[in-house]
Amino acid sequence: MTLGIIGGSGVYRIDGLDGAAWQEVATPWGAPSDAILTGTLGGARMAFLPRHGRGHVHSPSEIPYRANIDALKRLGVTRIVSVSACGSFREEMAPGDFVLVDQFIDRTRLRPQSFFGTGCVAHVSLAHPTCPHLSAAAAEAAGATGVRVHVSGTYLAMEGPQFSTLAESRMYREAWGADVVGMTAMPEARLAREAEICYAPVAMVTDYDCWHEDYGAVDVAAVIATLTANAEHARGLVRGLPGVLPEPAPCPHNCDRALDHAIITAPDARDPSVLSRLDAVAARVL
Ligand SMILES: CSC[C@H]1O[C@H](OP(=O)(O)O)[C@H](O)[C@@H]1O
Ligand SMILES: Nc1ncnc2[nH]cnc12
Repeated sequence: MTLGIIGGSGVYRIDGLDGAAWQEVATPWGAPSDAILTGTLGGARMAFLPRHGRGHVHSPSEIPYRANIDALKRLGVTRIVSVSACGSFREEMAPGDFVLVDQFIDRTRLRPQSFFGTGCVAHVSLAHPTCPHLSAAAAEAAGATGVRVHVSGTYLAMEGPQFSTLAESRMYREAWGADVVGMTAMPEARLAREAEICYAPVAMVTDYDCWHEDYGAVDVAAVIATLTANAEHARGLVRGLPGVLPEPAPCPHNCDRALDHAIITAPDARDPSVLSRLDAVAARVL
């Protein structure tokens, strides 16, 4: 049972791991974003992956999301807390606050969305795309750092890499009811569900995108300035997690059994070469 942490912009390593080592992991989906930092923290085994790679080399559209989730699964990860910078569409979700995202509107369009496909077709439920059990633990660990935490929020996943136009920002906020906006938590959440890994996305609000009349339009400098000012809260969240993690499997929300009734391709019609790529993510059911 290993806890996975995926770090977003500004979060390229975690400190304080005993026995820390960067491990290269090969996957059938290519190389992950970077090597994975493994070790133990507060008695819990941890695996940390910087989503953009150290030095921030992968753009949101080009992050190898499938390789990342597959690699974490290969290392025995059963739960992932992901950390992302995001813009806010709500006055009360202010820069510096943390939001436990529990719903998504997915506008990404250039990224592979699934481990499955021709040769082995599967349909998992995404009605509740995050793990409430793990999110509650993340909220507790975050709250203990003193940061303001919002326990629910809808994340608009955009393709990027450009930030939104004003018309888009207003539409996401007013017509679509999104709370925060980012470029990376999808398809990560979809893939974690297919891989039967509990997933809890923590969005760190860095800006008001471009809709708020009292603030200028977001830019990278503003995002990094807010992230830097909040780095200690992010570090505290990770440090606090081992002490508040719920019991390991079985997950009361069935995240660890998401594939139980999902694969529809008849056993004798499944393509062996496709199945071999699923050796980690779908090992339990294949
Ligand atoms: C550096 S601003 C845009 C960047 O910030 C968010 O990143 P991450 O989710 O990796 O923290 C957003 O999704 C973009 O990737
Ligand atoms: N306003 C914004 N839009 C998209 N991604 C972001 N990441 C941080 N702020 C963002």
